[in-house]
Amino acid sequence: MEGRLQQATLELLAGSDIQFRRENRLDIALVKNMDIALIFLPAADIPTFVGEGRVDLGITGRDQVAEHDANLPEGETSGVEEVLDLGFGGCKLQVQVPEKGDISEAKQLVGRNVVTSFTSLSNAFFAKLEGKAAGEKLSTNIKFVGGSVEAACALGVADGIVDLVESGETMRAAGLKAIDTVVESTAVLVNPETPTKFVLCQYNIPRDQLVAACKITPGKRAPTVTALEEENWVAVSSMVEKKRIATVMDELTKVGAVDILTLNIANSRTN
Ligand SMILES: Nc1ncnc2c1ncn2[C@@H]1O[C@H](COP(=O)(O)OP(=O)(O)OP(=O)(O)O)[C@@H](O)[C@H]1O
Ligand SMILES: O=P(O)(O)OC[C@H]1O[C@H](OP(=O)(O)OP(=O)(O)O)[C@H](O)[C@@H]1O
Repeated sequence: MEGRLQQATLELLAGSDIQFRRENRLDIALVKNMDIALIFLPAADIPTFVGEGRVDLGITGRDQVAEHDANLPEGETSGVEEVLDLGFGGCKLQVQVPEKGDISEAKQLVGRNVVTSFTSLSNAFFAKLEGKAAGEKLSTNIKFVGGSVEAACALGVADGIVDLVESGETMRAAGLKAIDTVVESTAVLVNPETPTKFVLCQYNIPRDQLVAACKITPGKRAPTVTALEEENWVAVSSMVEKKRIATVMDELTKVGAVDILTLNIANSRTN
């Protein structure tokens, strides 16, 4: 967070006794009284950083999480999960049109020009109105602008816009009215969707290769080794970091492991 959400977020951190000093122009601040680092990022980038698991917790608007999700290829999950509604930063992403114009319903914008900073959500919204599947070409022309979206209608660039409304002042000053809501938003605390960084790796291996295999899969504490009903063979199960699993499987194969399986861990309490 940087702008709109910044003040309330700083108050939240102060109220949680998270003490830090942010140097001018630096995006990272080390917390003095806890073993954590704070990273200040644009609200729109937070779902990406948290989703990649590079940042453990993030504060951003629900609208930003939704925009990020709407941009993902079908079937792919965002990797971001809402943990808590923080209550502040309330606003609505709304479809707006000139107050004096002839448009009163969002479906009248189908096939016309729409300007927004939230292209993915707008695409999904109009795809639904047009009865199109995700990824199918729309007849509505949705264009991205980074700011001052509200000026687009007066400038003749758009027949309607999709933009955030908080007090409604900007919208009214631009001679616009809201005719539909795409997303209602507040600031949310998000974390990576899969808190578990590990998968369980299981394989069978000749006993004389066990030492070599255990070096590859040492586990969090130690691997579990069970005897097989076949002489000189053992079964091993061990936690492996997800991002290492492909390399680990290759290395295990090289030392003679067979029947290598990886299992997702649905939940865990390991501390
Ligand atoms: N009036 C508003 N205008 C824009 N965003 C608002 C408004 N009210 C609440 N918000 C929320 O704030 C979020 C934007 O947060 P913020 O302004 O901190 O963004 P930023 O990109 O980090 O900052 P900046 O734009 O200053 O770099 C929006 O996605 C929305 O959830
Ligand atoms: O309903 P309101 O309380 O008036 O707030 C909404 C306005 O605030 C935001 O713009 P911002 O001021 O961040 O500037 P921008 O137009 O350059 O994005 C948003 O895009 C709206 O234009």
